[in-house]
Amino acid sequence: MAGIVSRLWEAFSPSNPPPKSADALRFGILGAATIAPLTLTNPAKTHPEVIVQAIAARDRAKAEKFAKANGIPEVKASYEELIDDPNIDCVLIPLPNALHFEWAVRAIRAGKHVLLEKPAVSNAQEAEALFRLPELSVPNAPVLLEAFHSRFYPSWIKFRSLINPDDVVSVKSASMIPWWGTSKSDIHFNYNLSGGSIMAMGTYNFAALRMLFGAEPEECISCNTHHYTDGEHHDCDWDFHATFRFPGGRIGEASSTLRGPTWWTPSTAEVQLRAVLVPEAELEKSGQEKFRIRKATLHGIVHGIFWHRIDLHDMFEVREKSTGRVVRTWTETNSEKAYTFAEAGADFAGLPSEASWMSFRHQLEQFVNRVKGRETTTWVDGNESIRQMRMIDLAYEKSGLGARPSSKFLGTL
Ligand SMILES: NC(=O)C1=CN([C@@H]2O[C@H](COP(=O)(O)OP(=O)(O)OC[C@H]3O[C@@H](n4cnc5c(N)ncnc54)[C@H](OP(=O)(O)O)[C@@H]3O)[C@@H](O)[C@H]2O)C=CC1
Ligand SMILES: O=C1OC[C@@H](O)[C@H](O)[C@H]1O
Repeated sequence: MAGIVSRLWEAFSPSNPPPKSADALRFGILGAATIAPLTLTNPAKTHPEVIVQAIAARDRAKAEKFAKANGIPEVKASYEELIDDPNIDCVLIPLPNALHFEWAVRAIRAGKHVLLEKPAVSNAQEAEALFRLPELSVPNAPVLLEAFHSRFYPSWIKFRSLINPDDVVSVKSASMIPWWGTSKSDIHFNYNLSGGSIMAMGTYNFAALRMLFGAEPEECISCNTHHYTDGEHHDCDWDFHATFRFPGGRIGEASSTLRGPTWWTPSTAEVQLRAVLVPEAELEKSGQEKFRIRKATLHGIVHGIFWHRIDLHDMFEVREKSTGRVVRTWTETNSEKAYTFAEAGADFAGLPSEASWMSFRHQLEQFVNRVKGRETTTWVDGNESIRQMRMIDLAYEKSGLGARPSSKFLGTL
């Protein structure tokens, strides 16, 4: 508990924030969104190359309040005015999902680098149009990143390094937000803003499946939801349970709820691996072989900084080589963690990180690296974001609710 408190204390109130460098990037934020301090203003405190310069909201008073609370020097009159400001290099777009496409296109066309909240857009059609925008494939094109922060966190990166996708037999991933963490008036439950639990949380579980199988789903076999039927909330799922078939007939299961039990439980990814040969010269001399059948679980796939744990449950079998007969079995269990890359192990030891860096801070590190033309150790490229939206569409189509609607702006391109 003391570890959690000290990590979070330092994350939100860094004791020694670095001075800003002369060539720091100037960011603007479109909308005084709840998530914006977590995604940007807070991690910016410890990034010497990031200045959060401006905010725009639909209501100026709201923008001013947000600016004051978060130490932002400028308030712009509108989203347009912000993206048209030549002094702004990058924008964070934390708008409702249905507005991501339009404002990302507009910002890119205004020459801004874009950090775009997850899920990237409303559906795969929008994703293809956005990530294949001609303006993104010219020399020195703007950088566009779907803010899939959890994928930048050391424990997730370490977890993946322990799993060979070719050996994965099945994956289950679950997440939840307690009932008191959402309200029916949230953007999550507005169909015209592309709401739904699959959009809000399911996307994390879907990414876990895609990445751990190292493949795309061939089919959504089932997707059962509880959803609203009234007014603007219609067809917005507050929970879902979906199964997917991956290449080789392998099955992935994902579930989430935005109206879960009172007690929060960390999101999980549970992977069953096939038996793999563990070479042992001594055993082989006596005509035997050793196999390992691993179940690997990451508890805490979304917000690793709060708490996470990697559990490795290995069942070993010694088999007679000639007959395959099992002559001995035993199990070994082991738990690991990685709040920093140094803790993640030798392969990662050179990567910058602090225990007080949230996933958002890691994401910002790589975003700035990309904008500055430096190497990025972790990235979510546009094709990844397109594939992610395809999986979301598959689930919504199977559920009967239908993929989230495209923005009218798509028709104007
Ligand atoms: N990375 C993460 O962990 C998280 C990501 N998200 C993502 O971030 C985005 C924003 O989520 P969140 O901060 O929770 O949402 P909020 O409702 O708090 O913020 C959304 C912002 O969008 C603006 N907005 C513009 N048009 C509308 C409209 N028609 N209706 C409502 N709001 C509008 C509002 O800005 P204005 O101030 O101009 O009125 C508002 O501040 C979503 O895409 C969500 O999926 C959300 C939570 C966590
Ligand atoms: O991305 C998210 O992660 C955390 C949740 O609280 C939020 O609602 C969701 O959109």
